[in-house]
Amino acid sequence: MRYAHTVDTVRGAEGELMARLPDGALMRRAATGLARVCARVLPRVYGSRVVLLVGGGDNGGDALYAGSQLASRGAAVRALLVGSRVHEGGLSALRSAGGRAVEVPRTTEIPAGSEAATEMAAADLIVDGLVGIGGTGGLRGPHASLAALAGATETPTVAVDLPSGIEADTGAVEGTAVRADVTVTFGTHKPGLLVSPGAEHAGVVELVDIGLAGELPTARLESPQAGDVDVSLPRPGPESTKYRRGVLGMAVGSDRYRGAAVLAAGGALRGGVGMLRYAGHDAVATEVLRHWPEVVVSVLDPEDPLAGLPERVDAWVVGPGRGVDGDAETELEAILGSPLPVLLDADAVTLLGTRPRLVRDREAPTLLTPHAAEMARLLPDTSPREIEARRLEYATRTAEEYGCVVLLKGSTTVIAEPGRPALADPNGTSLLATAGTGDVLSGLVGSLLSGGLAPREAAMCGAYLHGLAARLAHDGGPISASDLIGALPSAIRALRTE
Ligand SMILES: NC(=O)C1=CN([C@@H]2O[C@H](COP(=O)(O)OP(=O)(O)OC[C@H]3O[C@@H](n4cnc5c(N)ncnc54)[C@H](O)[C@@H]3O)[C@@H](O)[C@H]2O)[C@@H](O)CC1
Ligand SMILES: Nc1ncnc2c1ncn2[C@@H]1O[C@H](COP(=O)(O)OP(=O)(O)O)[C@@H](O)[C@H]1O
Ligand SMILES: [K+]
Repeated sequence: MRYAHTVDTVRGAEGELMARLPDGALMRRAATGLARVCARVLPRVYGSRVVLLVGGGDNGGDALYAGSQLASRGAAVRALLVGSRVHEGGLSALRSAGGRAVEVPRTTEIPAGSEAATEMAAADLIVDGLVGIGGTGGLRGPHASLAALAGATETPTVAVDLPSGIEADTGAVEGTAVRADVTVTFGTHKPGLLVSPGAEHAGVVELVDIGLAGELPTARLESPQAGDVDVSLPRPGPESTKYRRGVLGMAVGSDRYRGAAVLAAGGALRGGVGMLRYAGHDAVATEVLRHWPEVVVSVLDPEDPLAGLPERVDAWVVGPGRGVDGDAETELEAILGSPLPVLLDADAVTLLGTRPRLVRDREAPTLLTPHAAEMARLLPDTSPREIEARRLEYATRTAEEYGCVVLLKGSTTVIAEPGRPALADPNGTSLLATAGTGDVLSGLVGSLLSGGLAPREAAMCGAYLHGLAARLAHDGGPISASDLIGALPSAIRALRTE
């Protein structure tokens, strides 16, 4: 697991630690770790050209001290100072080691042809020490200007603690932000490094241990790794039977949207369900059977659809392609009335927007898996764009307002449960941005729910395997939702070698 803590928590923990250490010890640890990573990014340190972007806070201080270490190993280091002040200790260390520093005009836009821009383009490395966890709002003035100019170069960029311009606690990016190839973060990850759009600015994230671990409370956000999924994933044992492995009920697809049912069934079957009981009208049920003869099908009577719903199941998946008409609503109500774990996706989420009590009053485990537009129907004062800009915040808010677990789909899949650290899936890939992959996810996560996992863990394992399967299915060209189903067994197998 990777753990991420908020700015307030990091500051509190740093305060505790600093009280026991000599002055400047933490910054020395941070800068040494930073310099070590910079040295790895450079083809060789001696003779290389390094430009430091230095803001007025301790983030700039880290950059200056790291720059001084590179300068003493023979790099030509030049610091561009943009703050209204500068970390004096860092500046004199840089100068003593032979580095140079120039002040960038603070009030004007820095032009593309300026000396600063030319130096950045010609450098072997840019170190972004504009702002760290002390940043507030979007980058302003010369900071924004330098970040944009750095982004226009091909020069490899290492961000100090976090790419300047991303919001540490959320990953939101308001305006210009540095795009780093590597981010060297100190003590613990920051949520914004793990959640898009911030995550896309961070590149490869390297954690430098500054001795903070013992001071840190529970994380705000966790990011599962292969081993976390591997230990949580239910696997058949000697005493397994199809019933013990878990029976999943599926109320998915319709005569109009038959593919949704076929894809969700595929996700459940390749996800390791013990038995899949599918319920639907004749035409869609026939289609499911044609693709997957191992499914046990209940054909629903259009006159009395509730009568045909299977009873002996361990969990339910409801919604994808099911429709939002009166029958779909009655069915959803009946399924939510059971004491079983239920996953609501797509149309079921839309229906919930007008009947929130169906989930708010429910005690049994409930998991919602909306994309941003579906989530916006659950939060009437919000737009999909706002949700995508602040995924962690809105996933958390939805989970709290509805009193259940929420998996928000999209560029970074975020899973939230009231009172627990949120989870950010590390495996997201835009290969998944194709119709039907969400249906596969609902079946896959449903199979894990029926296998006994709690919704948060089922969502975590499902999202991870989903992204991994997409990567494994990819051989250079696009992939389809059907390819994803085919790659799920390899993804499960690959967990042990990841
Ligand atoms: N506190 C500690 O013990 C440690 C802190 N460290 C470093 O210290 C950093 C935090 O330092 P600070 O608290 O000084 O804060 P920062 O250096 O992150 O930012 C503060 C400075 O940025 C300016 N600023 C803030 N938002 C801005 C914006 N949107 N546009 C332009 N300028 C903006 C402020 O006016 C101020 O000058 C960490 O990110 C980390 O790099 C490390 O050295 C490890 C130890
Ligand atoms: N840009 C993206 N980057 C990463 N994953 C994405 C992206 N766009 C979509 N996805 C993933 O693809 C799946 C799409 O699901 P969904 O929107 O429900 O589609 P559908 O209803 O067509 O199946 C989700 O798992 C989502 O997280
Ligand atoms: K930075």
